[in-house]
Amino acid sequence: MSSAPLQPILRPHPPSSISSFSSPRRTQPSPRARPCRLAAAREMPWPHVLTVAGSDSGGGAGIQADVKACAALGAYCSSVITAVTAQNTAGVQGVHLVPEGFIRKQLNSVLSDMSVDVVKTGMLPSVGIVQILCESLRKFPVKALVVDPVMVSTSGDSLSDPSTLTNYRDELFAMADIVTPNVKEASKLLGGVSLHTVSDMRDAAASIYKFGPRYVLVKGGDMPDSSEAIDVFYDGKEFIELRGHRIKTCNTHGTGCTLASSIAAELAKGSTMLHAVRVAKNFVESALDHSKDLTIGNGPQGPFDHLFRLKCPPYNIGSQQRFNQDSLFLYVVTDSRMNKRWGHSIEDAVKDAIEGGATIVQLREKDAESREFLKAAKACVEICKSSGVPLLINDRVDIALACNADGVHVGQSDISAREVRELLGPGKIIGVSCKTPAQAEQAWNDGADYIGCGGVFPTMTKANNPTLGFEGLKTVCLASKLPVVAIGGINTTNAGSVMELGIPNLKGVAVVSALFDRECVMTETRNLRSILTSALCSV
Ligand SMILES: Cc1ncc(COP(=O)(O)OP(=O)(O)O)c(N)n1
Ligand SMILES: Cc1ncsc1CCOP(=O)(O)O
Repeated sequence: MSSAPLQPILRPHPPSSISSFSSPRRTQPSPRARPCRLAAAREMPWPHVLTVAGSDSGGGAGIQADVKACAALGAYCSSVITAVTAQNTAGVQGVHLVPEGFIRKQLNSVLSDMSVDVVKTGMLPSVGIVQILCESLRKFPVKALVVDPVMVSTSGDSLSDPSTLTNYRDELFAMADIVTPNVKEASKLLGGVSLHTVSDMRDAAASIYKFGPRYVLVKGGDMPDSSEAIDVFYDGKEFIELRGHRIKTCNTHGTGCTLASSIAAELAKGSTMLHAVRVAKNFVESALDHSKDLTIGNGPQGPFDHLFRLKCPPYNIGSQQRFNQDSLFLYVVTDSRMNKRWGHSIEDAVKDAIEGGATIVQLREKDAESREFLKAAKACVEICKSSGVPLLINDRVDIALACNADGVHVGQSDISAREVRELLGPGKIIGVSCKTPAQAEQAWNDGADYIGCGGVFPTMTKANNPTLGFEGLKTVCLASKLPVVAIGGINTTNAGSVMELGIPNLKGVAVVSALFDRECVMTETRNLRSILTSALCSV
């Protein structure tokens, strides 16, 4: 790396051994800064990050990335929008600057009312905006300032006026706790020096440090020819190389914003700077890894999923991301007594039903001992997962959680779908038995994914179960905002007539005895599937 041609403004640093941000900020307000008639900003119940950045219409970077990253890491995120971009996976199609006076207004609204722990900056597209921000920070000191010097989007589009460069360095960096340039931004900040190696990154970090921030993180994610993503962290004394896996993916749009806002979130929670950076790097790497195979948009660089943890245990059950209503088509419900009668294990019965064409499985094992049931349920989860068929558990949320099933089916006398949703989280499938429009309405309000409606015909499987007939089924389907599966006395002789009703949200039939109270589960399931398919084609 050639030496930096620009002379940094030297500024005395506070001791870099300060390890947390609970102390007041260095930039104390002048005695005149806060008008005495203004009520002081009220303490927040959560760690609070204010992001001052641009909006990304595609939702991958900018304000949108910041809000999601903070939410994922447990911090509240307020926002001051500096610019509105028209942007997608192909690049930036337009930038509309928010008038400076209105940026001042947004800053004042948030900072005067709610106590902010950390300010994180992204796109600051004009000299005036940088100045307004610095003034606001002097007036309303915060615990830490994280500066992501966004100058060029990853697609190569310019996101700031070149004249902001000196302004950035001279004014904002001097107030910053950490500055997080990538190699391109570091090069730009240092007058175009070229950065090819980790040693160049160290030199760049040292040069940027001289502009005034307490810490510098030069990010090497864009450095070519490395199997690792190496970032250089510098605290004015020591260089630390932070090594991560380079995730092979096109879905990297917004990584810089996400990293900086994740650092801000961790600082707001009280982390030391190095810990915050490590957590943030780890978070970005995990999010990229979870999203690496997604195809989003038509352009070369897609966004990634900041909320991937909501889809992982313990918040999800299984791999189901979004409930596919078509899976209700041939819904098979097991029965331990029937399996015993025919000498079938639950596992074999489930395997055979799937082989015959079942599209979703429910384990309804009313007599099973919990420990034995869990063992069988775990085996069935594996069987279903390998076939891509969702597996639900009847009534037993505990078993569903313990075996990582895809969801739970509950009846009107079981715990409510709302409570089940709270226990299982958002990624799970919840079904509710409904016999009336009011129950269907309640299931929708409670966050269920589908309803089971019946008995359509008389059944021996469930004692004292009223028969609704086609009229009752139609009434409930018509009232239901959720997809419906019909249940009760359905077999190969009447299943076709149920599907031929042609009710749009009636997605399939659920069957117990016609499949499991039989010697050959696979043959019966296959026959039923072909009858349903023909009926569907005839509607
Ligand atoms: C798909 C489907 N629909 C309805 C039921 C009946 O559930 P529930 O009312 O909880 O009665 P029991 O199954 O517990 O007897 C179901 N299991 N599946
Ligand atoms: C569990 C249940 N809920 C309403 S009817 C019924 C039993 C369905 O069993 P079958 O398919 O053997 O009639």
